[in-house]
Amino acid sequence: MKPILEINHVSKHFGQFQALQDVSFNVNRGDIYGLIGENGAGKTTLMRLITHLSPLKEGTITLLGERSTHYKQALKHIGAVIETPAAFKKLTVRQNLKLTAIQHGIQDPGLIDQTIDFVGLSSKKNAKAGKLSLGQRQRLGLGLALLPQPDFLILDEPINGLDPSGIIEFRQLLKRLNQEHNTTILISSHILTELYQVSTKFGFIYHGHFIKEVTKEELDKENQSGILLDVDDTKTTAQLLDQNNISPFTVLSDHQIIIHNLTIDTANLNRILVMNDVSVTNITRQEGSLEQYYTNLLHHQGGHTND
Ligand SMILES: Nc1ncnc2c1ncn2[C@@H]1O[C@H](COP(=O)(O)OP(=O)(O)OP(=O)(O)O)[C@@H](O)[C@H]1O
Repeated sequence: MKPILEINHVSKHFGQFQALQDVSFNVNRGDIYGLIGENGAGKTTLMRLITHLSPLKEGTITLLGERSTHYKQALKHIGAVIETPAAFKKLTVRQNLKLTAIQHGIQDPGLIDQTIDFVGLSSKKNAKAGKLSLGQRQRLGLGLALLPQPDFLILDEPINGLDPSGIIEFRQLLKRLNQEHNTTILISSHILTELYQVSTKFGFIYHGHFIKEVTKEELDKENQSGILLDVDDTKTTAQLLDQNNISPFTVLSDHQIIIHNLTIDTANLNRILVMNDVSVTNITRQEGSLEQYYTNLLHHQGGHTND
């Protein structure tokens, strides 16, 4: 299947300053793609080019099969929250959504209240947008972007301003959108622990260069994260893992195996091993961090982290 977004050799100059340099990557349908970079790396610039908020002069961007210079339908199928959410301050939450519904020709009035509910603003639906807190404005921005039920959602720093429970809710909301509505998401955030928890793939931008892309699985593997087993017999353990379709795993030594999958039911795994006379001295969850990965990556670029 063709990628939902294709970015090829994109550069962007602001006068003499080059904000993006020959950036190329794709976002596939179904991905939650985390875009990572320090302040000023070029993330917002790129999102503005994708959504036509800024003109593209160097390179090509193809969104939903349409070249960005000739968008006809593509923009109707995307939702974006870039920089400040675009709500009218004097209108209430509900009126703002109603206006967006009219602009998009949305007939179903139930969808407005469903969306308000979905982003957790039911108690504020009659409040003026200008009177909302920062976190509530972020939720409203997301609601406005979600109302047309987009195939592709572009979110620039959406978690900024959310309180801890808001962050957890937001994470669940993105996962639901992705899993239940098959919405593809491109998201930037400085809160890497959060980005790690939602994203399926990560792209790293450094000083306008796209320096690396990894899937979550590759990242976990490189970080050696997974379920670490200390056993007396790795050969039998490996056979049992194969027989029980538990994968992928790596034999680290005569007594250690790591399974690169943190979703394994460890109690069941322990039962399987013990029933087959493997002596298990330890089962540990070893979680790699995106921060650590990012810091190492920047170290190799000779840079530093601001995040
Ligand atoms: N309109 C503009 N005119 C001149 N320079 C600009 C303009 N917009 C962005 N830049 C510069 O381009 C670079 C990339 O900015 P951008 O906002 O894309 O970074 P970012 O990765 O989103 O950073 P942050 O994480 O701080 O939001 C920065 O150095 C910024 O100062």
